[in-house]
Amino acid sequence: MTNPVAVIQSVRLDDEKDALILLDQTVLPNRKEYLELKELKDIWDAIYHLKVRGAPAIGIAAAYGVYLGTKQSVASTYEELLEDFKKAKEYLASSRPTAVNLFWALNRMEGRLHQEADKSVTEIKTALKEEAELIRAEDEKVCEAIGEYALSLLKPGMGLLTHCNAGTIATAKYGTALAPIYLGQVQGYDFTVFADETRPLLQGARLTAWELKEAGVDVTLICDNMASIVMKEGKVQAVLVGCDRVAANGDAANKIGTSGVAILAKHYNIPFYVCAPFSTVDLDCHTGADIHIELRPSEEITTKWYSESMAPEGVKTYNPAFDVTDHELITAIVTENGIAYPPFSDSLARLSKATKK
Ligand SMILES: CSC[C@H]1O[C@H](OP(=O)(O)O)[C@H](O)[C@@H]1O
Repeated sequence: MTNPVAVIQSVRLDDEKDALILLDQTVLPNRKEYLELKELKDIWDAIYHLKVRGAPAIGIAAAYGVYLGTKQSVASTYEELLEDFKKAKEYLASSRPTAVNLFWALNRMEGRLHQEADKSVTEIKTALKEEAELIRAEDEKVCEAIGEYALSLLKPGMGLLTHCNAGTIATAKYGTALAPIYLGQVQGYDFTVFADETRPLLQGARLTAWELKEAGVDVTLICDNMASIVMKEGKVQAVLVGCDRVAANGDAANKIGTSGVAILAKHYNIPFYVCAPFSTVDLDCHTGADIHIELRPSEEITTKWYSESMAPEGVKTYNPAFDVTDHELITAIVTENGIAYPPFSDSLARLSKATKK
């Protein structure tokens, strides 16, 4: 029996309404509200403002979005439809730069369009819907497989630390870093989880703590600056994180603060596991230095969560949304095709051969 939280669908298509249905992640945990988005600009806005977030969920939303954008086309030929598709694709691709799933999903949708070039416009639109549904359905299976492989690295009763949210709402279902926790829960693993709040957008406090508490998992919310003490006090035996882009050498981009957690884990000799679907592995990216890190608005640091600014008026801020954890700090990268161990350039290449991109 799967925990009902683990199977929440945060992104889905309502084709009859020509709409993308999103669980609005910006109002959790206080309100559970769904958005019905029909226009590309609203879908772009939802991705940029993290109403839908998490690399796989962003990819799925973009796949549905580019389908809906193309469905509206009045093109009568493949060439005209391709033009309209490309406009929608380029627009959605401009929403956020770091999570490779956004681009992977859009490129996969374009690949399907080209495959159907000899079909009618109506048949091509149907094929695009089919491909977007495939991307979502595959992600469910991928996340479940990641959960099984990750669970094989853990022991009942372990203390785990998470950073940000790589839970069910960041994916089609189950999550990546939280997938082993959900699978373990129904197998009696009784994990205790310490969830970093993850400033500035508090995905850990607002989303991971919410998911796990709702699921009946033993979760303790901590500030980001408390990760060291829970490790030092022996409360944590493994760290589980998601990711947004893994380079060919195993350097992994994830929510800002992740690399600091990895350094602490190394210091305390605690295994640090990155949970990554292959849709998040970018073998064209040689090292972490090649990963574009998104910079976000100052207000997310200074005023977003406070009744008045918590910083002096006009103070400079620096708000990178991600950082890159050096591959030497990573114990293993858990994928749907197996567990990659150092040297990651070899193990990721080997495991990627088992998956169709
Ligand atoms: C399962 S991918 C989750 C990944 O995405 C998050 O970034 P954001 O909240 O900005 O979309 C974070 O890096 C998570 O680890």
